[in-house]
Amino acid sequence: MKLGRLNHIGVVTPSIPDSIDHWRDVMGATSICEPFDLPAQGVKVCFVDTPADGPTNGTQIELIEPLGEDSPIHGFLAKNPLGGQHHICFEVPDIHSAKSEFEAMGKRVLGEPRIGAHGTLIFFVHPKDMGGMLTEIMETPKDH
Ligand SMILES: CC[C@H](C(=O)O)C(=O)SCCNC(=O)CCNC(=O)[C@H](O)C(C)(C)COP(=O)(O)OP(=O)(O)OC[C@H]1O[C@@H](n2cnc3c(N)ncnc32)[C@H](O)[C@@H]1OP(=O)(O)O
Ligand SMILES: [Co+2]
Repeated sequence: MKLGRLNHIGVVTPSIPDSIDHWRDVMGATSICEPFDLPAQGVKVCFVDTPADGPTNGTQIELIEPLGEDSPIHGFLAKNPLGGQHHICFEVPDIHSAKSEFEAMGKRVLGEPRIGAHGTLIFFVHPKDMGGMLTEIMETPKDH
């Protein structure tokens, strides 16, 4: 595996509007996208961009709120009513070879690669196999 770009940090929230107020008024975020629904993934999503200057060349806070009864983040919110850090997402050049690499290392890949919030294929690796950190792997968007 070759560590790729940190694409985003996933942050669960009970209320995207309240979190937008926080990231704008407390944290000074200036680039906050329109929230959008991802019914196939059971979440409402809102991207908060971090500044693009400097060595980190910008990353994102991915605000996610449960959408629908079967949302995969209901359990997390039940345990953490205020929400909080949920996952971390790294980019890879090829999602299928990355999946094979994690499986070869005995890590539990959760489901098949599917289209994520950035419009490219993603998968998750179980937090218990990743030092307690739910890890999302995302294929680098072609326009990057
Ligand atoms: C895809 C759209 C968007 C994008 O970027 O493109 C997103 O990122 S959407 C993000 C939301 N979707 C997902 O998270 C899908 C993958 N997640 C899952 O399949 C589940 O959340 C899972 C399996 C990680 C956890 O399932 P569940 O919430 O039902 O909890 P369990 O009690 O089964 O969890 C077992 C064990 O893991 C601990 N846990 C759960 N969530 C996390 C977490 N986010 N970080 C760290 N640890 C986590 C949980 O506390 C349990 O530990 P235990 O010691 O056994 O109590
Ligand atoms: Co994500």
